[in-house]
Amino acid sequence: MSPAAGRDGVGLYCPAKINLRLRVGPTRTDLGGRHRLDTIYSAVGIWDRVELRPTEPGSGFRLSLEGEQLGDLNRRDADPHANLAVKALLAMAQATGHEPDVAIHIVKRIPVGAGLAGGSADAAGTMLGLNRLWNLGMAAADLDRIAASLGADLPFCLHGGLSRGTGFGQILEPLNPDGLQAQRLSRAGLTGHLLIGAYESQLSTAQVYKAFDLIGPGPHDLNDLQETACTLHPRSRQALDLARRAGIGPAFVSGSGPSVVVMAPRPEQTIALIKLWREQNAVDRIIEADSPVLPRMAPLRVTHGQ
Ligand SMILES: C[C@](O)(CO)[C@H](O)COP(=O)(O)OP(=O)(O)OC[C@H]1O[C@@H](n2ccc(N)nc2=O)[C@H](O)[C@@H]1O
Ligand SMILES: Nc1ncnc2c1ncn2[C@@H]1O[C@H](COP(=O)(O)OP(=O)(O)OP(=O)(O)O)[C@@H](O)[C@H]1O
Repeated sequence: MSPAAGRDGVGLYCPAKINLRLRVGPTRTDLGGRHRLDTIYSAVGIWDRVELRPTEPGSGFRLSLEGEQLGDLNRRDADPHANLAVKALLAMAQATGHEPDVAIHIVKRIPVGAGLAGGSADAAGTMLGLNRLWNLGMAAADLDRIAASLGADLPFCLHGGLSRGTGFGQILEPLNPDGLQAQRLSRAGLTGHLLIGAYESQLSTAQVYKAFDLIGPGPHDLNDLQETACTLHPRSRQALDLARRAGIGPAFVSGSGPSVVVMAPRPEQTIALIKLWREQNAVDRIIEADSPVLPRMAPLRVTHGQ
């Protein structure tokens, strides 16, 4: 990761995340009451853009958001302190003795509350950007430790690519893109071009996990949370069924949902599925992307009147 940095600030492109496999075990006290996981994370080329600029000393932080679909981030009463990117700034400031005098501007393209780790992506981008902006030179292990204190998906979002995750998701074993496991995933059709079906509505990750304890996993699902997400959000099940009946896939719910992922390696499959989903109004938004990807630098845009 080498974010673009200059005296005016730093910019990052932060990818979304899907789970190519998600096995959910029991809650554990040694995991802070969270479920034990065994998952394969894959970063997806749907990019939020995080821009960090220093503010006047002692002026504190500023947060601004841009994008068509800001979900519940757009509420007039949305508390900036609840934004995961701000939590990351405050955690990094506390850990390094810096004042959080930084303006965070986020251009959102990752659907919110979709199971795509949009918040974690922005928080990871903020951490990587601050490491550069404040010339911290922090080791990956220190960044991972701060990230794990903020959220289960955040450590993976710092690295991107393909990685196995265990513990509550914070213990990472990056997969070599040319290695056996990555080749096996590719042969199973779980890497490359994909379609995301996203929704206006959101699912709360905490509520999905709570409901999972009652509903349990589907017998053949790649994602143990899929049956729960589809029970709470039936349109996801409809979208997956359409893909399956058209013989396109693998198809699965992303993380805690409600968004769905359909691997579509061939252009004619992409065209056919988009047509099907639109005819049946099975999704609200369709995004094409590739996976896995890595976080990458964003040239800092010139802002006028700053
Ligand atoms: C569903 C996944 O996205 C799959 O990667 C993650 O497990 C969720 O990661 P996340 O959104 O970063 O989750 P967090 O914000 O850390 O946790 C939200 C809530 O999800 C539940 N949670 C999360 C992770 C985990 N291994 N077990 C859990 O039970 C907990 O109730 C927690 O309070
Ligand atoms: N920068 C952010 N971007 C998106 N959501 C954020 C952000 N900061 C805080 N949130 C809040 O986090 C909640 C979950 O949003 P997010 O997009 O991370 O969900 P998700 O993709 O389902 O996460 P996960 O896949 O990790 O479960 C939303 O209710 C949103 O208000």
